[in-house]
Amino acid sequence: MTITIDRETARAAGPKPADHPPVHIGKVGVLLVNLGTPDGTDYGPMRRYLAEFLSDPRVIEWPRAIWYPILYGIVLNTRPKKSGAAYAKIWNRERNESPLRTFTRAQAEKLGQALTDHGTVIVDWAMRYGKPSIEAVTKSLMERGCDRIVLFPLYPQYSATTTATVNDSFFKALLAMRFQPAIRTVPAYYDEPVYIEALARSIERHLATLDFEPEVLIASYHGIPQSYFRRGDPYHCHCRKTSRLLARRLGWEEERLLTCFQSRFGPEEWLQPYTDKTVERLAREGVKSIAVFNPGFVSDCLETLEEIAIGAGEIFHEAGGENFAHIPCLNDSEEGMAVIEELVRRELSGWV
Ligand SMILES: C=CC1=C(C)c2cc3[nH]c(cc4nc(cc5[nH]c(cc1n2)c(C)c5CCC(=O)O)C(CCC(=O)O)=C4C)c(C)c3C=C
Ligand SMILES: [Fe+2]
Ligand SMILES: [Fe+2]
Repeated sequence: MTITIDRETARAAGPKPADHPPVHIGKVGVLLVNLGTPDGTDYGPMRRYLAEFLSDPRVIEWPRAIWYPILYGIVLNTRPKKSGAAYAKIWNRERNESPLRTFTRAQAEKLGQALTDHGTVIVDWAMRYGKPSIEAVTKSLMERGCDRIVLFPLYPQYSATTTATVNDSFFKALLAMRFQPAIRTVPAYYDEPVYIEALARSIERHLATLDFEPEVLIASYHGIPQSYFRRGDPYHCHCRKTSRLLARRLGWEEERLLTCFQSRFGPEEWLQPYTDKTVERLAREGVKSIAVFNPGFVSDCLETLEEIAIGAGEIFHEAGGENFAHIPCLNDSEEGMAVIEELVRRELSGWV
């Protein structure tokens, strides 16, 4: 007779002497991580958030001796007010939190429900900057018995400024642990068929609801400084490839789908063409109808809702454009959850 023992039972702690330290094992954690978010839109929380974000050497690579006097002397005195006002326009007042936090939580909850067939899996979420922190959630997963963790930086395109800093922060939390979990990190998924298909379906679904047909569509990605690209960050290539695959899947000429970069910060030259300048140019050249979407953002956030849906729309209208639409991110939609679920199930293989 063969007796099968499931992994959880096999690895569960057996009887222990009374003075044995507690042992929590047998579960697999899935940790979804997105960029971050302030706790509120007032000066204090905005300053704390921006200070953590902008002192990350993966984000601002300038020598600390040059950057810190600028950060603490200028940026953190002026930016919190400006950014707080921008966040206030898109704040989720019902839950008193940013949309990014609302969507990330919803993604984790839906993924947890989708994975109930794996009784040993616990899904949670964290933010690289702000709360809940990667360190706190990692500790909590381990206290709940996770001795294996799948870490998912929710960025379709790899950049050292996003993916790598999530990994750094996670490994930094592990640095202090005597009993570390085993780790898998989900790689960038800019060319995964499930992701391209999800974007295509979401775009088609939203275009069908418009009362105009856009002459031009813009895929607008967050930018990075040109210098990071020249030093080897593959982000630009990942973005171009996503756009190329998407245009092919949608059956559009590449000229109808423009790839642009938004959210410049500081005096350096960033990846081009810039979204705001392109939107303005199109309107001045007589294009009357456009739609913009943000394939590089897994959830709607400040950069998509305030900068694009509101800001780019205003630029387009002021320059003579007539019809502007912003197509939402995948968020916790059916299409979006299909992407997250497929990539997580792949990384869980052999562990559950
Ligand atoms: C040098 C500065 C920055 C780099 C490099 C950068 C890269 C980068 N960022 C995202 C995604 C997001 N960024 C968001 C906000 C945001 N980004 C910067 C600066 C850099 N980003 C700042 C200062 C801010 C804060 C807001 C502001 O003051 O304007 C957000 C939104 C967060 C939210 O809560 O809504 C996202 C998401 C990517 C993908 C990326 C590189 C590929
Ligand atoms: Fe950013
Ligand atoms: Fe490239």
